[in-house]
Amino acid sequence: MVTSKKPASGKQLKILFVASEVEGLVKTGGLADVAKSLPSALKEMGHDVRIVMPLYQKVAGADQAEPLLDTELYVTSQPMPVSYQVKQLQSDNVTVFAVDAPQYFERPELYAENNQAYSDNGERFAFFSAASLDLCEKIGFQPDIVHCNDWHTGLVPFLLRTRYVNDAFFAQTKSVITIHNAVFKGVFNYDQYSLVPELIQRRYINAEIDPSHVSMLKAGVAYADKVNAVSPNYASELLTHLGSHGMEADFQARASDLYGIVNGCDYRDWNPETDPFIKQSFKANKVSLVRGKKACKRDLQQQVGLPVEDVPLYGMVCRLSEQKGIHYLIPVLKDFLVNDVQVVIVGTGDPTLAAALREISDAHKEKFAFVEAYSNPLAHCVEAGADFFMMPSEFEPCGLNQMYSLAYGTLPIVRGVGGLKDTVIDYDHTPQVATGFIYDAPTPEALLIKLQRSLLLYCQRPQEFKRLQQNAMACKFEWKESAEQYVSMYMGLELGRLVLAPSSEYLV
Ligand SMILES: Nc1ncnc2c1ncn2[C@@H]1O[C@H](COP(=O)(O)OP(=O)(O)O[C@H]2O[C@H](CO)[C@@H](O)[C@H](O)[C@H]2O)[C@@H](O)[C@H]1O
Repeated sequence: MVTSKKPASGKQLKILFVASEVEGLVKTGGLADVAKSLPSALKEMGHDVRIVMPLYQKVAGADQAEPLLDTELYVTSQPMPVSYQVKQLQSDNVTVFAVDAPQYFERPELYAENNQAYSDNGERFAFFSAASLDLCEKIGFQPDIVHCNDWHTGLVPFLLRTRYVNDAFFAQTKSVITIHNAVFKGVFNYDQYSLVPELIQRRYINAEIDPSHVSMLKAGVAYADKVNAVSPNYASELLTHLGSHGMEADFQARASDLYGIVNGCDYRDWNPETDPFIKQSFKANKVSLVRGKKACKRDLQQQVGLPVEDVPLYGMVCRLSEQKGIHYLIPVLKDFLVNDVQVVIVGTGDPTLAAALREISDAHKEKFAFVEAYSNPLAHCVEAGADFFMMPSEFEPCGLNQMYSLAYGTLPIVRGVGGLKDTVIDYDHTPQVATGFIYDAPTPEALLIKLQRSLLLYCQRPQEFKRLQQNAMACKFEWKESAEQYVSMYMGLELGRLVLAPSSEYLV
């Protein structure tokens, strides 16, 4: 554990990293991976980092978490304060402040049950955002940077510009919001914002989407000192009508403060040489690669109930949602299964998409396994045992699985959107340095053509296929490099933050 290293840049920053989930403690998706690895990399660089997250029932180690603070959130206009505790957890080398408010977080899930979002999510995450700042002075952590993530934390920059604008404790504090997925905007009726009366008293048009609803993400984008997307390509897409999920005006208004920083891959967790979940570890050299992948493929086939055969295997691990492009795969999956191939999909989510996949797997048991589960060990086995990994995403802010795939010599087949375009090199475009396959058209047919193309390479040019695997395994997306870019962005905030005066353009 590194605690007292001095940052190379000289100045040690105090960073409060605010996130709704953290891998290792609780995870539903890629945000959690970033919330574990980025703070850890910043800490390794010598910065003083703390994570704040909600203490959900599901958080690993929640029962043993050490109480640090027993307090109340006072809100003018509210007759009763909200009691909460802060408990201490650990994520890697970083201290976590877990906000324990049973009325909001003691529930079986994080955001939704049976595909139904909790009806008070607006109030829950408005509380979390307010508590994240409220606890700082009480605990004595005075951040230089408050780093927010996605809609759940979007009110934090807003509160710094309103509730805390004249608070000496936060006089030097700047805020950043990272956009992991702008399709989720956190839109709620004003009724849900009773803990943020600042929003209600004065209608902030930059946060509103209509006269009765506020978007927490919109608030974060408008009021953070800097905004960044999780890849350069997604940052440029956010400025367009097609790629901004309806928020192009919001992102265009912040264009001069908008950055794109690609996520890293945590090679401590995703490394075929050390992965404890896979049958046989392997390296990039040919002998090790061929033997290791063969053993891992056999193991994967056995785990998911496919015949143990030496055929090309295509994998996919994801939330079942339109974002991930399952609806492009479903119409052509049967056509693809006519070939001598196998396909494994591991995922949970949209019941309609799950039913469609179940139906295909029932009809093609010998070739297609659909595992409707959320399983980290199985995700590792798919990465290790498959030959190709499919990501036909509708949009993809960064994507992590393509990076995991590259690390395991599993060639990604991706649509050229968002971070997928920034991290995969297409075989048909630049064969010499290629690491996978990219196609553009958002259609099942375009996906099928690329799947057939990859199959031809595998069957007809096995040496070329191995060369691509080795290219892929040589790719490195180190978190250290991404963290350095984040620090440059933070450092660019040295010159005082914008003060939100009542006469400012942000007000009606
Ligand atoms: N059924 C299952 N079983 C086991 N593991 C599963 C699983 N389903 C998903 N996962 C895991 O969850 C993570 C998903 O990460 P992604 O980056 O692909 O997507 P997500 O859309 O959640 O994240 C958003 O935020 C991240 C982080 O910035 C961006 O990369 C991304 O583009 C954006 O949409 C991976 O670690 C994956 O292995």
